[in-house]
Amino acid sequence: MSKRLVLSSDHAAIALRQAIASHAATLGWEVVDIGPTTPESTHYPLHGKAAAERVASGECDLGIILCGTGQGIMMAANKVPGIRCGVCSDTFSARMIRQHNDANMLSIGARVVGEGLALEIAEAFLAAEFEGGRHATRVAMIEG
Ligand SMILES: O=C[C@H](O)[C@H](O)[C@H](O)COP(=O)(O)O
Repeated sequence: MSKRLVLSSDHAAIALRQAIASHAATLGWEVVDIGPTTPESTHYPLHGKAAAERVASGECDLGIILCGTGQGIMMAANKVPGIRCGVCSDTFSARMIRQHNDANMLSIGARVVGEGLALEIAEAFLAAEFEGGRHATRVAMIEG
């Protein structure tokens, strides 16, 4: 059974979000793209929270969210209990937030990285698995 990935963004990242959605689908992910689809200016906290709630509820396994820098939408997502979201601009970090931090969401800045790198970042995140062990102890400490 394929795993389900939720995607969302603000207006700054629509094209890149759609490119990541297509790429994730080719990797075998069931993609739930919750928009927006039109270019009007919107508010990243709304979209970060909406995507995070899909992950926190268990409806989706992982999430990828985007805004101009990736920072604001990450902050909004991390306010939802159970969400661990990091901003990544490199593939090493994208892999490590899964392996060591059990991140369930990735945030990317569409005004920071180009499409080619963003697709590799997304792919690194989606391919990695949490390693558990000593990292599980530390992740539990984050959750309080
Ligand atoms: O962290 C916030 C994001 O980078 C937003 O995408 C950004 O602030 C939107 O800016 P603007 O309204 O100037 O497009």
